[in-house]
Amino acid sequence: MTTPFILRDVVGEDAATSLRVSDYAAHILSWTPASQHTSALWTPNTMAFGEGVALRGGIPVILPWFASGYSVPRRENLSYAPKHGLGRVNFWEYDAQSSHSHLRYTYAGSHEDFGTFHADYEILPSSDELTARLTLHNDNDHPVTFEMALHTYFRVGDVRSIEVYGLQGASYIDAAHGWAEYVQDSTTLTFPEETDRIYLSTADTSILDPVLSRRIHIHPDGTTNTVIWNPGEAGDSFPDMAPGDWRHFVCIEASACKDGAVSIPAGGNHSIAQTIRVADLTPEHSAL
Ligand SMILES: O=P(O)(O)OC[C@H]1O[C@H](O)[C@H](O)[C@@H](O)[C@@H]1O
Repeated sequence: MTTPFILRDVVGEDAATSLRVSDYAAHILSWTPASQHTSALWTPNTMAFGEGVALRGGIPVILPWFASGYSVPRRENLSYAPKHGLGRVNFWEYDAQSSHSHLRYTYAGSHEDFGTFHADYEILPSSDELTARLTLHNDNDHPVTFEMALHTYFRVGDVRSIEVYGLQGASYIDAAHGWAEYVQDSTTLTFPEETDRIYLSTADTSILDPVLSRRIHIHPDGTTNTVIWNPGEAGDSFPDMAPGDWRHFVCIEASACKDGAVSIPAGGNHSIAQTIRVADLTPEHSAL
């Protein structure tokens, strides 16, 4: 028997806030706060649900490895599959005690290199803020190094017109340019081409979006780095996106990946979280 692909539509007490979550992958697909007409998150117009299929858009939950995995002692990328780990391609268990303002999921996994582990995922929507908190538990009798991330796809009017604030002075590893290390001198990050960077930063960031006339504020917690990604025109060749879709999102990911992977002691746990707020752009809001 195959497991049904359940989508949960949650409307806030204010009747104006809405959230959609898939039990498959505990994947938040949309969140529209009371002040907005469109979701703060981007998903493709058409999504194919299938066991083992990684959903694009929304907030993919990444564990126990990021991308194809990484060896901290050897400082090199590995070749685990599926890309971005097991949590993104499995059903999670929905806690029936969840409420419209506090949804809970759990997932238990195992892997020859990570042993046994389990994760709790809490989703806390309010009328003006969304917090997603992922806690990973090491169920082994020895410490294990894990990667984890909330790989959020933010909806933007046109990625080529946005500015991302909060990263000035931060060093980053540029995966789109040979994994070289740089320091961001400028106040803002813009997206004239493919961008794929791991910032060694745990600072708040914000997206200034002149097309949708709003600012999205992003607060990470428990992270060791921040991944920022948009494929640029290469996105036109992605099979699960329509031509031009890449213009309408930017990923700003609350992460603990690569050299920022976390060593969790036997029986211990580690949490990362991301809190999102959206505000309309007004003259008063135009400065950070
Ligand atoms: O296509 P996805 O599985 O959503 O991942 C897309 C992207 O995720 C991360 O941010 C990586 O840094 C990118 O290298 C990767 O291509």
